[in-house]
Amino acid sequence: MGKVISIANQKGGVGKTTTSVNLSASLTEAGNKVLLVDTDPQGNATSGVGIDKADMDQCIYNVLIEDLDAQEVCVPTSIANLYAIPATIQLAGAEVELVPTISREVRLKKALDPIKDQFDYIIIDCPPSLGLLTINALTASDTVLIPVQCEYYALEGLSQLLNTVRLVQKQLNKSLMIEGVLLTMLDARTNLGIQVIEEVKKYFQDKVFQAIIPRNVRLGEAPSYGEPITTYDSKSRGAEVYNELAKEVMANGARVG
Ligand SMILES: Nc1ncnc2c1ncn2[C@@H]1O[C@H](COP(=O)(O)OP(=O)(O)OP(=O)(O)O)[C@@H](O)[C@H]1O
Ligand SMILES: [Mg+2]
Repeated sequence: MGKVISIANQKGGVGKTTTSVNLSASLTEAGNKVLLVDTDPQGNATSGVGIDKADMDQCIYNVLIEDLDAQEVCVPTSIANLYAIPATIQLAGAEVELVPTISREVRLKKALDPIKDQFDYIIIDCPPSLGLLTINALTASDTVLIPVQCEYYALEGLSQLLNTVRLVQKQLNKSLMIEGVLLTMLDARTNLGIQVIEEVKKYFQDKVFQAIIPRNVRLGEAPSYGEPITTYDSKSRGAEVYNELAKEVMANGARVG
């Protein structure tokens, strides 16, 4: 049974998609079969693994709203052993359309359960909000990985996210755990980065991954080529650190609970 990990933080631009794409690719490189699920109407994870959104007439929207089998929208990517369930702009309507539907919070879980055992890991890229799409992702997940950008106010908004995690644990998914907190976009030339690392470690202690993602030009460029860093520039520091993160995630164990 595959382990399902949501990559979530309602703050925009903290590295959720970069982490979803590159952690997925690094996990496949380490010998795993991985499914990347895009639940963000921006569809950045979809294009980040080289899928042309214009070619897609069906996406995660049809699964969530029209009960289409997840298998039907699961497509291979150009990376061996990496599959994706894409999102297109069509998904933008889902947040509102889900509201009056039955079991609106568990629709993604129900869709993924039948295909879970085909994969070692299922990585869900969440949108920058705590709405029903993120709730669906957390309800479907074994764990949540929280990227935190190394900048001023890094911890701002995290209590809201942790509150949502607690609510989901209480009402929808008792076994949801925190996979870890990932520090992203560290600019090693500034003291600020070091201060933020200390602050986040003080708050989350051993939940913080050893791997810290640096601000790396190659990581920023890779999405415009529709490639993860492991194929775009496998020798870059960005690729090395995402491989280190994948090792830590694998060491955390397969499925918990
Ligand atoms: N470590 C990094 N080094 C350089 N650029 C990065 C790094 N991580 C992310 N970026 C760039 O920063 C921007 C935001 O990153 P990303 O899209 O991963 O964040 P996000 O949390 O998914 O954003 P959103 O909330 O909009 O979904 C992107 O342009 C991405 O390419
Ligand atoms: Mg994103």
